[in-house]
Amino acid sequence: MFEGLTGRLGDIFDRLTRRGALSEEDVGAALREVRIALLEADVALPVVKQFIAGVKEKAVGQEVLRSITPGQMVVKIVHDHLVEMLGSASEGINLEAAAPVPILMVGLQGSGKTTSTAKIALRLKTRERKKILMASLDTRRPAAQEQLKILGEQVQVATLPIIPGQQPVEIAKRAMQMGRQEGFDVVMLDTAGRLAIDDELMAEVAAVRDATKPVETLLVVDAMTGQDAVTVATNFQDRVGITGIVMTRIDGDARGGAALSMRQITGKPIKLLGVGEKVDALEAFHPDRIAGRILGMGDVVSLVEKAAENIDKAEAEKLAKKMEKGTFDLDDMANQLKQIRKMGGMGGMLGMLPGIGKIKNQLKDANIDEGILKKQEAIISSMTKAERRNPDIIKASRKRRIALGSGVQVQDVNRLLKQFQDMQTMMKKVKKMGQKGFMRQGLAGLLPKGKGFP
Ligand SMILES: Nc1nc2c(ncn2[C@@H]2O[C@H](COP(=O)(O)OP(=O)(O)OP(=O)(O)O)[C@@H](O)[C@H]2O)c(=O)[nH]1
Repeated sequence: MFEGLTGRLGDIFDRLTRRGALSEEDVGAALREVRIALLEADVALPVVKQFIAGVKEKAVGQEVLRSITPGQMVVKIVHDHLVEMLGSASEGINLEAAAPVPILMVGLQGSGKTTSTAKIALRLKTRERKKILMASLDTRRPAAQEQLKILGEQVQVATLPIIPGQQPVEIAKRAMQMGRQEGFDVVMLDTAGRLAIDDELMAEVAAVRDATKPVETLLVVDAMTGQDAVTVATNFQDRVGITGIVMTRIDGDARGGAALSMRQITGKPIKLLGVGEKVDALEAFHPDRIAGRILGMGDVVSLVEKAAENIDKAEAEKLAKKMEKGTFDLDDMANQLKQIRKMGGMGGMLGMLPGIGKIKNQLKDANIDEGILKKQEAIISSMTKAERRNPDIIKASRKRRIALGSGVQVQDVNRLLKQFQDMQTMMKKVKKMGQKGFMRQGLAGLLPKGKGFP
């Protein structure tokens, strides 16, 4: 559903993340484009305005972590704001009440109400081991009650026996009674829909609500109807009161704006998403995952989070000093290896960057993976303290012992010592050039030319 928006935002952030340093103007220009992208995705204007203002406020004057670019930081801020707009935490169905817990399903005709009722029943049955009773209160559309009965058979969930001629409130009461008598945990009440909102529909739903006191009143809306879905939700919220939203047909090509505006405008959470016609095509709504999907930035966001979590600033400072003094030893190297492993290894770290798939495969070929990192750590820990400080003293017989002790081949030990030597040579260079000079030249050497680094 979010493809269009994802593509637009991807382009904007691609340009942004390639810059080494960002001015307020850069952020401003990028946010103007984000604003257009959101509007084109059919997000309601007041929501867009509030969103942009919030991001701007956070982005200006934000401290940028050492290991990431300002552009990546902005992506993270936009992401966090999206999550906030979508409702922060994922909210499940509330079953906190004495059994049988009544759940009222409401919405317009054709929104996917009946299908969603069966989907939710199946989910509660299999995931929460609940005993569910479903009842159709739709006395207007011929065969509506029959449709629920067939779905019930399909998902193997009980349905209330149909008594022709009975009215919605009576059916609801009968369902609750059967629920109590036969020990059901949950009673799902599928109300009738209309083509549009009308007073009669609202009065009927309100009467059922008053007769059953539902713990959840879930509004089913069709994502394909865009901003209309938000209007429908506002209406139901004002006139009957809802506790959550089930958005269906997100497997279609809706532009996503409705999902983005829903929480902000109605104040009610989207709880579930319908992702297809099959009875198991239902997903929990996770704001963080949806935001990630919308931004489609590989996973710049978790890269930033991991960088913040794992890179200990003080540790980095200490290491830099050691580099300058030339006292970097194998213990320090082991620490470095651990840091890399904590971030999910080279593969994990690189996999989080957009467009890095190809390079990752090359690295795999070059055998830089987590196994190697672990092996190297094991080799170092098989050495004595004196050896770790000065590996020059390690003779051939000790190398064999170390290899044996860490379960590797002698050539692995040799490779590690060679790497260490290379690092020391690099340190000497750093010392000579001064750290800043090295950083500049080192990065320039690593990065493809003309990518906007200063
Ligand atoms: N692709 C897709 N189709 C869905 C989804 N949810 C429901 N449908 C389909 O939408 C159609 C209408 O669904 P119903 O459950 O009958 O709709 P309703 O809201 O109960 O309609 P009324 O009973 O007339 O009020 C059916 O063909 C469903 O299979 C979904 O998430 N994705």
